[in-house]
Amino acid sequence: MKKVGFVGWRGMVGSVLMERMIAENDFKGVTPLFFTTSQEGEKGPDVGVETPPLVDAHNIDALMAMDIIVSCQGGSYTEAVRPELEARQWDGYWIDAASTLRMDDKSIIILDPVNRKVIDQALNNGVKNYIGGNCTVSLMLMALGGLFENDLVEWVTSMTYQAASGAGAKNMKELVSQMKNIGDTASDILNNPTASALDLDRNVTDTLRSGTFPTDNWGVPLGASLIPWIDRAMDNGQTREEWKGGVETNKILGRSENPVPIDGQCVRIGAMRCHSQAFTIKLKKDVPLDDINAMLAKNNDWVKVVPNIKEQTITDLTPAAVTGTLTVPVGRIRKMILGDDYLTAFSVGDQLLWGAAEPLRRMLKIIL
Ligand SMILES: NC(=O)C1=CN([C@@H]2O[C@H](COP(=O)(O)OP(=O)(O)OC[C@H]3O[C@@H](n4cnc5c(N)ncnc54)[C@H](OP(=O)(O)O)[C@@H]3O)[C@@H](O)[C@H]2O)C=CC1
Ligand SMILES: N[C@@H](CC(=O)OP(=O)(O)O)C(=O)O
Repeated sequence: MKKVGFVGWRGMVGSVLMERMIAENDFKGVTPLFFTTSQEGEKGPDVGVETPPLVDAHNIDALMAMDIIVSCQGGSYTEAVRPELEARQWDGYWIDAASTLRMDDKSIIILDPVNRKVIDQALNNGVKNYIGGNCTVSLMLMALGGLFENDLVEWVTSMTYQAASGAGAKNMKELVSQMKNIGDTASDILNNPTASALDLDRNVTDTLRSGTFPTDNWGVPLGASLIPWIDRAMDNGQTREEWKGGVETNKILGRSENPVPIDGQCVRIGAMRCHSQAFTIKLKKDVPLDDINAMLAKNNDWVKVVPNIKEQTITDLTPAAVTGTLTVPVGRIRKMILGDDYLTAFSVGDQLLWGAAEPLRRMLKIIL
């Protein structure tokens, strides 16, 4: 059995990966070894098979003994360790959630329901680095794969509504603390039947602007507000999250020659772990809506076309409905008044599942 080293297994992405691997019985097919940057010698996670105590994740000799390493530890770890392994001619497979190596020529961005051919070709060509894509990009492709597969997309804008989990565990906790703070401070007004909505609004606004509102991690209020900036600035005015939308999508699709222009605005909202996106899609030609729905629905086993009617939209096309599932609903699909070759759609997806852990889990299975 192949020896597989797991680094970053107790972080948020790593924990979701462990849950999925246990649910799919994946540990039966490998000899796992768990690494740590902080808990050497302690007991590893309970994954249903016996494992040795945790090994130092900077122990290069121990890493060298692995056939495959799966890292959810983060970019700094990748930057520190991957070059050392390469320098010592380790020829195992490196599967990684961090963005560090995504655009590297010697790496493939993995999303096998969409780019299995690209992955298979890379395996045949001896490529060793397989990197999970940006969550927003992977979720867009899971939703709109049918349009790309049929080469119908001239360009896309994606306006995102991104969950707190994308910024990490501390930020998720702070969002809920912010919500609690708002609720606690407003409780007298909420419980007073004679108080008006404007009284409530004044109270909430005062809370958001007070010096005691918890903002250590976000820097500003997210609960009862939003943040129209994700990741750092690029020179051209985009944020890095917006830049990834174009470059990573085209790399996943293997379209370096003839890239599809993709751009938009990425916005953080107060959802917990589902990213949502509103698309404007310029089609290469006018295609009937029924054909578009059929193409989208049959692209992969997880996309679900939601009819453009209120009842199903508000029950099925929301973070509340999708969180914790692998389903990627896409709805609000219609032609725009801009013209019959302009399509709009809205999708939702769990950013820790298809957006992070699931492509890594599936890549491990492909290699095995
Ligand atoms: N969050 C996201 O949405 C996405 C993240 N990624 C990438 O995945 C990587 C990891 O992200 P994420 O999982 O959010 O990172 P986390 O911060 O949750 O975990 C990273 C590491 O922090 C250490 N750690 C320290 N304290 C704790 C604690 N109390 N609980 C758990 N772990 C702790 C663990 O390492 P140790 O056991 O060695 O101490 C853990 O592996 C990043 O590169 C990120 O870019 C990719 C796609 C989406
Ligand atoms: N940037 C994403 C999360 C993330 O980790 O992305 P990346 O893997 O591309 O760094 C978000 O904030 O929602």
